[in-house]
Amino acid sequence: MAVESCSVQIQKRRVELVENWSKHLNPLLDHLLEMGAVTKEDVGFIKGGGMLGERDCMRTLLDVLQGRGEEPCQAFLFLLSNFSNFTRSTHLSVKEPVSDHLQRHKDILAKQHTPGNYLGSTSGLPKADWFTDITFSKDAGRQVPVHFQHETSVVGDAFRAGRAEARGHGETCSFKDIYQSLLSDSGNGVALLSGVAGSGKTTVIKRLVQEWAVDADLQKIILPLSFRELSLITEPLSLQVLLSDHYSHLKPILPELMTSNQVQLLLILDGLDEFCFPLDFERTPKCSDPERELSVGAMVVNLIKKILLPDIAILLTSRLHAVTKVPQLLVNQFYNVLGFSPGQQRQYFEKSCTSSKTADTVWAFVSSHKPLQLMCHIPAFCWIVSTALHNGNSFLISDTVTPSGESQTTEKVIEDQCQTSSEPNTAINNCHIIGTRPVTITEIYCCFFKTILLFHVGGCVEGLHLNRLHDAPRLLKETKAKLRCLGALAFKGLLERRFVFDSSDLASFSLDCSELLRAFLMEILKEDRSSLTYEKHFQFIHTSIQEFLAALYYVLESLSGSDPFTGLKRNMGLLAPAMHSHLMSIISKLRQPQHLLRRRIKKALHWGERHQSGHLDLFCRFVSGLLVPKTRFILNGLFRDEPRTYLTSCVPLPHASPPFVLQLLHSQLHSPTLSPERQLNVCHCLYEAQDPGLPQRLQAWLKLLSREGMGHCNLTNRDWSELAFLLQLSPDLQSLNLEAQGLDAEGLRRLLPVLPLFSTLRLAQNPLGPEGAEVLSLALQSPDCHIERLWVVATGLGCEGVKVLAEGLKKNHTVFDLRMAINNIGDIGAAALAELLKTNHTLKDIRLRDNLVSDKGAELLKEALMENTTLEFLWLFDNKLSKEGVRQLKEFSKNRPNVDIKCCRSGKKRRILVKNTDNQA
Ligand SMILES: Nc1ncnc2c1ncn2[C@@H]1O[C@H](COP(=O)(O)OP(=O)(O)OP(=O)(O)O)[C@@H](O)[C@H]1O
Repeated sequence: MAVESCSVQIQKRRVELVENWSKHLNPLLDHLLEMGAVTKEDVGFIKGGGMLGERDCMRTLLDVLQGRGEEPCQAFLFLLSNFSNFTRSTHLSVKEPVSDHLQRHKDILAKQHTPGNYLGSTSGLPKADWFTDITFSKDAGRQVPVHFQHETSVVGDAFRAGRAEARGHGETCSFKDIYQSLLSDSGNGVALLSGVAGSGKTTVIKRLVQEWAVDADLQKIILPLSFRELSLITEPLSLQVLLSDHYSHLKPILPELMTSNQVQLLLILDGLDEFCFPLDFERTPKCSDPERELSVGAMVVNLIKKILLPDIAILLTSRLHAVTKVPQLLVNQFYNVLGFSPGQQRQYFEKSCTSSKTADTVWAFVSSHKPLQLMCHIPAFCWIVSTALHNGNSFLISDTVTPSGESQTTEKVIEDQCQTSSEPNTAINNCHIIGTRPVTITEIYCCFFKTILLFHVGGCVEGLHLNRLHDAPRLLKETKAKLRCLGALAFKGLLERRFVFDSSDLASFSLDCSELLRAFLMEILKEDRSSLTYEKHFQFIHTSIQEFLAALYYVLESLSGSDPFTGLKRNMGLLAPAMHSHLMSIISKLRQPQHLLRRRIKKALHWGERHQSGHLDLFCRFVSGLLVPKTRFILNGLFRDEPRTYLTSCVPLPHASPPFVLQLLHSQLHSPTLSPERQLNVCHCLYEAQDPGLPQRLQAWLKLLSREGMGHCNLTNRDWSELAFLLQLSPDLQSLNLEAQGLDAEGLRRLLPVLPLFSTLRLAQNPLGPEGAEVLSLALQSPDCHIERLWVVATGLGCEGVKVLAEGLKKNHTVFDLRMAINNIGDIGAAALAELLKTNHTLKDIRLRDNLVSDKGAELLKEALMENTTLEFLWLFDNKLSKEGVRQLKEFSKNRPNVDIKCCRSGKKRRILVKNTDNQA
């Protein structure tokens, strides 16, 4: 029997083919095209310009094949019988390598993103559990606030404010939330993670990569790049080249990923603040072609605007001051690192100390010094504290085993040695450590600095830390010249607001790549694409270290009678004028050294005052701190032979800055032109200067506040900032009484960092208004909230204020006594409280005298009390209740013996005791 031709077979099966194969039209056409059975023109014809349905297209395809003769028909039938193999093989040819490549990519990135600290060491951090949980806030569309404060002071405040909407932050969230949101398949927007220096943004990226690398279920492919690296690209290049240069192991699949699989990509761009090219979102030409060469700035703009690779997800990280580089409208999700909560700080110390006993000691110490703890919201500062106090080779707090096998603290060992030592300097040096643990931030940095010098330069010398300690003065003396140059570099950078330096900067300060330098400076490689060579760039291991070294240099120079600016010029190569001014400085030093010192310190402190940006805040604090002889003594050897001088004259080391410094700071504090933020920094400076008058100042404040009705005192917002600072130094205070002090919402916002710390807040008769209620609401939602009694009688809350306050109370579990008489809350306010009472199980006593609540409001409160079993007192005197309303309330009260409801008819007004708000109903 003659075999039927393929053309005839197709003819006979026509109906079945159209029925079953139309849905596979596209892959069929692709394969037929590849096999040469149809041409490109045929495909265009078959598809009919997209106007035909699949079945019609299929019919046309069959016509075309038959018209082309036997061979194409044969190819078609062969394709049908092997279609599943064809598609699988095509599938495999893409998928198999993708998974291989992906696994390799994961392995490589996991290695590149291993945890470490600024010293590049992972020691002290148990590998499996290196990441301490951190708190974030998240917001879908936030107006970024402009801060005129040093960034470090923002973290603690924001944290204490809990869900700190007042500062523009949204609700709090954890790393897990961010991880899930970024790595979910659907996410393809732009997310921005902001935070202050050292708040852990890069560490979040490292953890993200680590967790993704071991997560087999995730389809997303992470591509992390740092703006620091991007800043090194000076020549135009295409995105494709950039990515395939960077991820050469992904080269074969990158084009495919960038065209048809964009949704799989998560591009991470870390450190926007370090990007040195301008980002012009208005005028940069559009480019959607990943193969087109662009300047790196234009590439970033097109990526963020979703013109280039529109379907990828992007995560940007940035320090706070640089977030405004990206228009907010282009960002879908804002995250902000709030830092470590007190609980998380504790966890951090548990992980970083070698024993839980040491961790407890470190934690007890930190938590009893509020300014330290405030800074410990920043993880990098926790690391500095941990290194300073306990560092494996610790000399301040660590366990040491005595020859008898007994465990004792290093302090005890040193104490014993002190008693037997005949070397005066050594004795003082060690005895300093006894009983005088660092309490100020400057002292912590001095200890950190010394630890690095003693135990990290020249390698760690395990077990020999006491010997190294004895040797510290000599070591510091020997390195003084180099440290001076390093300090000058830091100071010059700070003046110019420059944080990255090149080799010529280093050379101008006669700095080489010695081990000492490597301990404080990190190396960044900058590629010169024209010569294909790399240029080295440097930055300090942390911005605050640059600020500390700058201050150290400034104080060293000022104390030795030299002009810190002359030191800069001399090193910049301006020898002749520099020599001249140096000589002048020596001459004037011989004349009036004390006068000159004053002038220089005044200059430094006034800079800080003048610079609204706040970038000199920490510098001023360190300068104030380093002027305390006791603090300087930690670095004995670096400064002139001060200890010996004190020892020979039998004068004890002063525990505060010289009187002229304190006077300077006090006169700054009272300057009428000082902004509240700068004033707060002057308070910090006074703390660093160990002003013995600080406790008295607090007492004076409290005395002032205890005077009744002192609205006439004209307290300004600056004053409230100062009070907030001073209150932070007194953790024992339980009750804050600010009744009738003319405190408004802005003033209350200044006090926000301390409000949650008190168990009783007496704020009656202040013009707080609804805005003040918002601040209180934040305090109530703070994770640290201790407020139990909130008395806001006659504070102008109105119904709006009560609504906001009730929202805050919904998330609060501490307040049981709420006194809010005379606030005109009306029935709307009563409704908000009724809503609150349905879910709140903490409130026991609510006093609502004289609040315009009518029968309607009382009815709502009654309904709420059917569900609430915890409220014990509800006082409704002097509201707008009718006779019937009062009767019904009393009736209701009879059946609810647990609640004491007090009310009376409107018109029967009780006498208002405005002054004694304790007794107000
Ligand atoms: N979650 C964390 N757990 C443990 N240590 C952390 C954590 N976050 C940060 N650190 C410590 O703080 C240091 C600084 O963190 P990181 O470099 O991530 O901060 P950053 O916000 O990126 O700072 P910068 O803005 O200066 O680049 C780290 O080297 C590490 O020692």
